Amino acid sequence: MPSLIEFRGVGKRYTRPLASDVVALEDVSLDVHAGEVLGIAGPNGAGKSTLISILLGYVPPSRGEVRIANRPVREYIERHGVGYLSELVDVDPRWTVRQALLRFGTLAGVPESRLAVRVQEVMTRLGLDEYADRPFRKLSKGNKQRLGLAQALLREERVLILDEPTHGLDPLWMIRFRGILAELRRPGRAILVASHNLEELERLCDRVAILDRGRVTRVVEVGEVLPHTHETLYRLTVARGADRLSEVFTEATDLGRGDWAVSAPTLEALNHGIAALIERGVLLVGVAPAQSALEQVFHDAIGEVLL
Ligand SMILES: Nc1ncnc2c1ncn2[C@@H]1O[C@H](COP(=O)(O)OP(=O)(O)OP(=O)(O)O)[C@@H](O)[C@H]1O
Repeated sequence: MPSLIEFRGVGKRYTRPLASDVVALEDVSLDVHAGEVLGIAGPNGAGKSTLISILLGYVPPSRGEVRIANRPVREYIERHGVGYLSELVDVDPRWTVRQALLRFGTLAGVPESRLAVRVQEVMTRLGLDEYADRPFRKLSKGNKQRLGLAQALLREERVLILDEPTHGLDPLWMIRFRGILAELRRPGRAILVASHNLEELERLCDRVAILDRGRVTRVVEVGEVLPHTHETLYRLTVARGADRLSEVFTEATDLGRGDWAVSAPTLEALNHGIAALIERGVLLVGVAPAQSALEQVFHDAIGEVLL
């Protein structure tokens, strides 16, 4: 697949008066191919926002370069635009949903003859019809996020950048959002999704780049993440006999409320362990992977285990 977005040796150092410099990105090289959805995951302060700001041309890199369709980012964006959902959706509190979208559409260069129709289409797609005349200040967090998504879709750009797209959405809209994203895939379009929600990235993306302290430490092909290739953490919910867990799983960790974390290198080892527990009279309520496959790779990559 050809690259639509290319980061080449990108570094960013913020200089601050009266304080030491902050290196937010270091030697980041990354391609986003036409036709793919690429996720960016990373802990707080990893550099995700800086990466997106450089891609949008808001912030110049200290070194290296970013190109879209083989042009410098500003040149590409001025000519073709990009769809962008920012982490915080904010507009004039008095504007209604429709007014806000009409203004965004005008700014994005949607032809005037198409504008009203296009605004109606994206409102319907994002379930905003019933809120069309409601002022922004009266929208719930989830509706504000849907308005943000609607504006990002107004012009059907080839490059779509979504920063925490499901932030504030209720579970139903999270599921619907997956459908919307699937519809937005095009052979010629590159979609970049930054998120803290690894489970969500695993569902939405083809590949996920893991960013840690300014460096891309891994790029994971989501379909190829094999859940049982190394020590995997499981959550056991125990109704009775928890005091005997450590006889079988020596490093069992109490998570509270009857939940325990145990690790096993293979599914066979897990099942043998569970059989041994049952033989000892332990009564289990549930067994589930404690982390998604991507979460495990993520925590391996940044050297942490979180439950
Ligand atoms: N304008 C700035 N001036 C100085 N330091 C900054 C600036 N913007 C970001 N930083 C620092 O750069 C590093 C990367 O920040 P960035 O916001 O890009 O990370 P992030 O992965 O988006 O974090 P989060 O998940 O918390 O939003 C952090 O140490 C941050 O404090």
